[in-house]
Amino acid sequence: KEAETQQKLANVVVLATGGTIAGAGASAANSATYQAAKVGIEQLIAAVPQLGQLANVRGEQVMQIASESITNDNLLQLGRRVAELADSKDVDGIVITHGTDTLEETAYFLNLVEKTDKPIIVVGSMRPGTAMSADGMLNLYNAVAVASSKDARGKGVLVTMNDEIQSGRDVSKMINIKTEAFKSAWGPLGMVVEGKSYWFRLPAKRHTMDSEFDIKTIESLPDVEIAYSYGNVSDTAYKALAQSGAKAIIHAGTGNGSVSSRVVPTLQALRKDGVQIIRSSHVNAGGFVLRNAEQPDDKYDWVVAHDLNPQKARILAMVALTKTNDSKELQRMFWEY
Ligand SMILES: NC(=O)C[C@H](N)C(=O)O
Repeated sequence: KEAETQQKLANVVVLATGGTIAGAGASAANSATYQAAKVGIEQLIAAVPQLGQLANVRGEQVMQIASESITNDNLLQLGRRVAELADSKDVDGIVITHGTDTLEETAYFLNLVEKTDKPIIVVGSMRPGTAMSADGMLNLYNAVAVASSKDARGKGVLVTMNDEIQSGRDVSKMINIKTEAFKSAWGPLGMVVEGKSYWFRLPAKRHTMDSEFDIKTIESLPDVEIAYSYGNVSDTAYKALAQSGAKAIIHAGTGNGSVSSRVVPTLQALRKDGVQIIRSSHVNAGGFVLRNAEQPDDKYDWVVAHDLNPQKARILAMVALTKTNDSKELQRMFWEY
């Protein structure tokens, strides 16, 4: 009988990368003071025995780091392992445990480059497992539930935090001290409650199977950097980033991706030197940058990131630059993904 149920259950692989979901603090009262990336994947899975009722779950420790330290090489390594597993007949879904600081970047990266319709769920936690009211166990349970559900296929890379199912493209960490930390300007796709998924909407942007990008053909990622804007900003950071070899600079602009008059001539000159200039917005609840609004993008040959925040714009720019250095093509990609 047991063998029979095992056969019926989906096979889910949990790839562990570290983060607070693998964190440990000195006392149960330490919800904010702890060390991330301490606990191994076997222990994380063993802490939630109910996972066995959802799926045949096995774990793999891909890396053990706090996500603020993720590099482009880490992204490629993880992306390649996800692709190998997705190609395997006996894998039905993939969960990635991840720190929350750059979770939105990794989720968006995978959403762009994984050629599979199998569910890929990225999950983290805001409190370490040692804390009172830790959120990692339920988030992981929900991730495995969604990864093993047929309904989650073809919806792009997803994120399960705080009972919500979010699109990996849209979701962003909005606050660092609440368990209700992840939001999307356009709303969650669904909810996961007691191991069951309830869907309300679908992503409209190109992803996974419908993407022109493929992790298998990406050997390395180009250097794309972000410069932050604010009152009295100078052009020092932009110049330094270009000098250090950035192929594109994401302008993390105020408001509508606006650019200070002190910085405009520098960005014009950098573009003439071949650096791509991509205007995004760092407003808190989600930017919305339009071409030729605030700045004459057609005249300067700049690109706009539309609703992508600066860190997500960096991900798309890196992936896009592996295919083209044409600013019109880049702009097309920024509308489509
Ligand atoms: N909540 C977390 O996971 C934060 C941690 N610094 C990380 O991103 O790894």
